[in-house]
Amino acid sequence: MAAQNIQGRVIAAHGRHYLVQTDTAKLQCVTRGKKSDVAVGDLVDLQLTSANQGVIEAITERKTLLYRSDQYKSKLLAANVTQLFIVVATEPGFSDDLVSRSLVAAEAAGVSVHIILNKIDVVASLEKTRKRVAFYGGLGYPVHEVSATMQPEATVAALLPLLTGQSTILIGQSGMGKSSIINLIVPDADIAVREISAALDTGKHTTTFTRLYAIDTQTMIIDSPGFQEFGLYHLTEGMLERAFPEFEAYLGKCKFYNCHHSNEPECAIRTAVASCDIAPMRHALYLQLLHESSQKLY
Ligand SMILES: Nc1nc2c(ncn2[C@@H]2O[C@H](COP(=O)(O)OP(=O)(O)OP(=O)(O)O)[C@@H](O)[C@H]2O)c(=O)[nH]1
Ligand SMILES: [Zn+2]
Repeated sequence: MAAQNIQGRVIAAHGRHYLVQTDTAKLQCVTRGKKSDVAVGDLVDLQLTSANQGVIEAITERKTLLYRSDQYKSKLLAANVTQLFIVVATEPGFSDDLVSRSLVAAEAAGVSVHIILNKIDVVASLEKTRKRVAFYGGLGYPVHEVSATMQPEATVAALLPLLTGQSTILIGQSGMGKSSIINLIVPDADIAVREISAALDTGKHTTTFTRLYAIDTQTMIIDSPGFQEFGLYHLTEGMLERAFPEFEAYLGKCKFYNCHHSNEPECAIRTAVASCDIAPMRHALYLQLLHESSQKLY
């Protein structure tokens, strides 16, 4: 069989195995050599090696790239997404640290954010949760309230217009209702996941990999596994201070042009923290992320 070059989109990744959707088929693909820098959402050039297998030859230039990282390495989350949905819920409780880290990752990648507050039917914890989520609304991130299980039609009606024409990744801690929301928007998601895990031979670990569902040629939804940590060791100091939108009005107004906003005198950011114009919680996270980025070993 003569070698044939074709294009496709990576719809799932498991270790160094990738599932690539072309115009006509889903292909099991590997990369050449030890390269593993392919992400779900990537548009790739590949060479067909059999009817349903291929080798990824090149990655088309990415519009965006979201990733997490720890001290030792970075982990690609998704490529070419245009927006991030952060799913939180009335219960179980969500972590402000993880929400803010997700926001920082999105800002650094140039990806817009919507916060989805799910399970608003749980009235006992609704008001308290609303207040916590309103804080992020105040920073400029749109908040949408839904109840995936109790008001499925209203949930679809609220979210579908936001999703149309976009490539959206949903992230959230385990139990927030991410799968419930995906199943409403992508009715055959379960079948697709079974297909993908069979193709990638992931066995039982069906929820431990990121996968992309194409609703139409312009609309894509990416589901990612629930997470407990969100390391951002790869972000530089300059990227970090610009990833906090509420810092913007104060940047450049510190006494020292290279101020770290940590313990320098006459720091405009710290002054704003003291008067609560910047939330102490967010400044503390900024300092923590600055510390993490100085620990990076790669
Ligand atoms: N009361 C209520 N329960 C919900 C709602 N949405 C989801 N749940 C329930 O919350 C639990 C977790 O939902 P999932 O959709 O599995 O959550 P997930 O975020 O995908 O969690 P992982 O799969 O662990 O990542 C399930 O028991 C759902 O039935 C909602 O709007 N209201
Ligand atoms: Zn400063």
